[in-house]
Amino acid sequence: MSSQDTVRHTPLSMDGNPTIDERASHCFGCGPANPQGLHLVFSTDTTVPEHPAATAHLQLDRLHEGPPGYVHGGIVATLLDEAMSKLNRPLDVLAVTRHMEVDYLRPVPLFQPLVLISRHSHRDGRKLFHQAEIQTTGGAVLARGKAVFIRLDKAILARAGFTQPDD
Ligand SMILES: CCCCCCCCCC(=O)SCCNC(=O)CCNC(=O)[C@H](O)C(C)(C)COP(=O)(O)OP(=O)(O)OC[C@H]1O[C@@H](n2cnc3c(N)ncnc32)[C@H](O)[C@@H]1OP(=O)(O)O
Repeated sequence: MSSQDTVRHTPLSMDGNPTIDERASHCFGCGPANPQGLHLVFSTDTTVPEHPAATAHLQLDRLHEGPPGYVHGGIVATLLDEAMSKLNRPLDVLAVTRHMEVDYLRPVPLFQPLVLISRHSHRDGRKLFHQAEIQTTGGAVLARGKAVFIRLDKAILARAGFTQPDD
């Protein structure tokens, strides 16, 4: 393992010509190879193809504590952002968050099962409008997010060093 890996958890494959999936393996939200990540696993529902949804079940501990007994607000935003990002693949686009709003409705408890749900709302050119919620297993909404994702075109991908074409 190189010093870069030790410090940044950067995949060795970044030295070569990595695919986006390889580079995403260390994503803090969902990357299986990030030892400090959240390791979120989503299922997607494309029953309504123009409004795909994504769902993850999770439970956090004191590693992600903000107020005593509750999830840190930055982690709440991370969860919502991650859930919304999972709508891009079912829509067959590569996109990143450009703008996000978070409503912190109730404190999000540690040590309790939570449900993270997102749904695609609509699209306007390269802008994708997504929504997400953190809920209790009983359906109470604890936090809600709305975001604008921007589809990455070939020029942006090339600047970032990605190798997979988007269209
Ligand atoms: C690669 C795949 C891997 C995916 C991993 C997903 C991880 C989870 C999701 C993330 O957290 S991604 C990481 C956080 N996001 C970023 O780091 C993105 C940083 N931003 C950028 O790199 C650039 O802004 C970007 C390349 C996305 C676009 O740059 P541009 O210079 O081309 O556009 P600009 O930023 O000026 O504006 C984009 C559009 O957003 C619009 N916009 C901005 N704020 C808005 C707002 N509040 N509401 C609605 N629209 C808004 C803005 O008007 C504009 O609309 P138009 O396309 O119609 O011109």
